[in-house]
Amino acid sequence: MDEVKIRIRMSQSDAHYGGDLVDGARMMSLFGDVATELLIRHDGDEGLFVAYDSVEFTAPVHAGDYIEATGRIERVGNTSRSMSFTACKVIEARIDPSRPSAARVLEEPLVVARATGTCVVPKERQR
Ligand SMILES: C/C=C/C(=O)SCCNC(=O)CCNC(=O)[C@H](O)C(C)(C)COP(=O)(O)OP(=O)(O)OC[C@H]1O[C@@H](n2cnc3c(N)ncnc32)[C@H](O)[C@@H]1OP(=O)(O)O
Repeated sequence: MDEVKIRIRMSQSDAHYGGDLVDGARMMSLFGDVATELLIRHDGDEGLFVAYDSVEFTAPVHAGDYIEATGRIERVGNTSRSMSFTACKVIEARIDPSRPSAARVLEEPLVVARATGTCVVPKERQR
């Protein structure tokens, strides 16, 4: 199946730690939304996330950054669907402390988080 991608700007309300740092849970929330779309496309149902096998946070995310979260189904079981996810920063904010509104488009997307996990769509809900 095709990859699913969502793109979102981290707002000031996403900042949770000092220096407007965004918490890692926000990336997992994006992965949940990607998983939901994958399941709707595959099964016609939103399904449920049962487990993450691995989660890595590989670079900091700040308020004002633009994040692209992608995912794909790697394996289809009876009711389970194993998935992989990547979140990349494509626009970086906070690049100049003397100019808070300065930002730049990154030449290459920067991977900020990766994960693998499993969702379940009970048999009676699969379409
Ligand atoms: C898209 C995002 C959505 C969300 O974030 S939803 C919010 C968070 N998630 C939840 O609230 C879910 C709460 N959990 C549940 O309600 C139940 O828990 C489930 C309905 C998810 C599963 O319950 P049951 O169907 O009774 O589980 P089983 O029959 O033991 O397993 C079903 C399939 O799932 C695989 N599985 C179970 N546990 C794990 C695990 N820890 N890691 C990987 N796979 C797992 C099994 O093997 C099997 O797969 P096979 O049907 O294809 O044979």
